[in-house]
Amino acid sequence: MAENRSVDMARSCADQTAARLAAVPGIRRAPTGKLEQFILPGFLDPQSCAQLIERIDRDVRPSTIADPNGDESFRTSTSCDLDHRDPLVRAVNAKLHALTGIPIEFGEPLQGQRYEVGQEFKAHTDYFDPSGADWETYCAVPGQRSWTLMVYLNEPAAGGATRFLATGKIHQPETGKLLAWNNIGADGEPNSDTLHHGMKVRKGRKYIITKWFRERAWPWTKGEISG
Ligand SMILES: O=C(O)CCC(=O)C(=O)O
Ligand SMILES: [Fe+2]
Repeated sequence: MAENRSVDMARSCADQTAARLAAVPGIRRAPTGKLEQFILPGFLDPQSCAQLIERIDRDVRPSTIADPNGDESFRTSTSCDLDHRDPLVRAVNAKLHALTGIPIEFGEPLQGQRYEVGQEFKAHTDYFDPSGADWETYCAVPGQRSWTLMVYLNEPAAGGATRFLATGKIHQPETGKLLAWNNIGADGEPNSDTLHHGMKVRKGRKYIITKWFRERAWPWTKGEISG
């Protein structure tokens, strides 16, 4: 069936992503067996970062979460659905896809996130809970999330690091630096060791872009997103 072929293709691309990333000049692999994770300083140039920040400032809305847990302060940032008709957004999106080797149809549209002083995204995983109430809404068609790529667009004056609880590793925001990890473990199941915390900004503002990949094609913006 065409759908099964699509799942197989997305899976095999996502499986090959670690090997592909490992070969990128200047990339560092996190020294852990708990998750596949890579850090690439200078993935985006400062000018592109500044231009993305302008786009985000123009168009933010309160951030949301799937399967709300009753904690109103769980994710206090704002988010921006970047416009995929914008040549800069298209170019950055294409660059992220090219880095992973995952075809354009398996990507969610690129988002921006902004954190003011005191705002954070408490410890969470990016994959969806298959038994959660929101699975049907977010995953019935595009399937589970595989890789997460995020890029820090600036350096807040204090705070705003990303902490991975299973490894204890704290990633500091650095303009243009990319952080990538596989939400799926070697057994093909969601990897709970990807639990991470976007820590409170203490001074200044923090901006990032986030890119999530799926195991099936993203259906809601068909034809709009292209390389
Ligand atoms: O802001 C961060 O450092 C992490 C963001 C994050 O985990 C997310 O948007 O899913
Ligand atoms: Fe996250």
